[in-house]
Amino acid sequence: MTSRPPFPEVSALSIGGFVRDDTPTPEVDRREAVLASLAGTVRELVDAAIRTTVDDGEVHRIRDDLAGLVDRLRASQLPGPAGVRFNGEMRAWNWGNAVVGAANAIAPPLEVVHDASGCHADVVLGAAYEGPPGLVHGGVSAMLLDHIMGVTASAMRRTTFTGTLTMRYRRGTPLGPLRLEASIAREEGRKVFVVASIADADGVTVEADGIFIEPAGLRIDPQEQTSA
Ligand SMILES: CCCCCCCC(=O)SCCNC(=O)CCNC(=O)[C@H](O)C(C)(C)COP(=O)(O)OP(=O)(O)OC[C@H]1O[C@@H](n2cnc3c(N)ncnc32)[C@H](O)[C@@H]1OP(=O)(O)O
Repeated sequence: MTSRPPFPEVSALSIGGFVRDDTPTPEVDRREAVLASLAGTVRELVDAAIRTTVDDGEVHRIRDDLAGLVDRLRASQLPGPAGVRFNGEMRAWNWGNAVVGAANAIAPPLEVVHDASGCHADVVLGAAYEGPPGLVHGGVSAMLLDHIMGVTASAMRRTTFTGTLTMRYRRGTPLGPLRLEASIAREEGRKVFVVASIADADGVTVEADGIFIEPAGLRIDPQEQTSA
């Protein structure tokens, strides 16, 4: 087993479940790259396991090998989920996030890009995201849209949670390369109204609109922000 100490634990400050953790940014970047490389291989494993046609005996041998690898990872674990952490430089990391978590093989992962009108992301969804034959599971579409819409609503300056999310599935979304786009339609007090879509090469397959709400306890006064 390696002698590396456990990843630094939570320090003093915690806001709304977002944990202040003063790990220096270069160390966060380094560890993130290590975990992302593991998650990438686990993602390959998931795809390979779904699509394998090797014989039963080989499946059982691979299962036993994998059980040994799980034991090695379990040798040192966080007590619960990874959570969302940030340091004094406002470098944030959410390695377990279901959509963008660097350490989470379930996450495609989505790489969200901020642009002039909101956010977009290009993603390739494979066999692990199938619902109807050859098509993306409707819940997966909703999950990815929820995330990019939440990031758009937050606009890197406030925290918002999904209040209401409405989906319109116009036609099946094929597995493969897809583009997500999201933008803010309007704002009313603590409510941010966001519209979004998923498209394949032939156009939009799913449309969504949602109300994202800045919880009262987490609201940052805009006047304080501009005068700072
Ligand atoms: C870093 C980015 C990550 C992005 C992650 C993707 C986003 C997510 O998945 S978040 C997880 C899923 N969402 C949740 O778990 C949220 C759970 N719900 C809550 O926490 C709260 O109910 C919350 C925050 C939505 C609203 O709470 P609160 O601040 O107390 O609202 P409240 O004061 O009652 O209402 C404020 C306004 O919002 C409206 N509102 C409240 N809840 C909702 C709702 N669910 N839908 C629509 N409007 C609502 C109210 O009517 C009110 O409107 P108005 O000002 O016009 O009277």
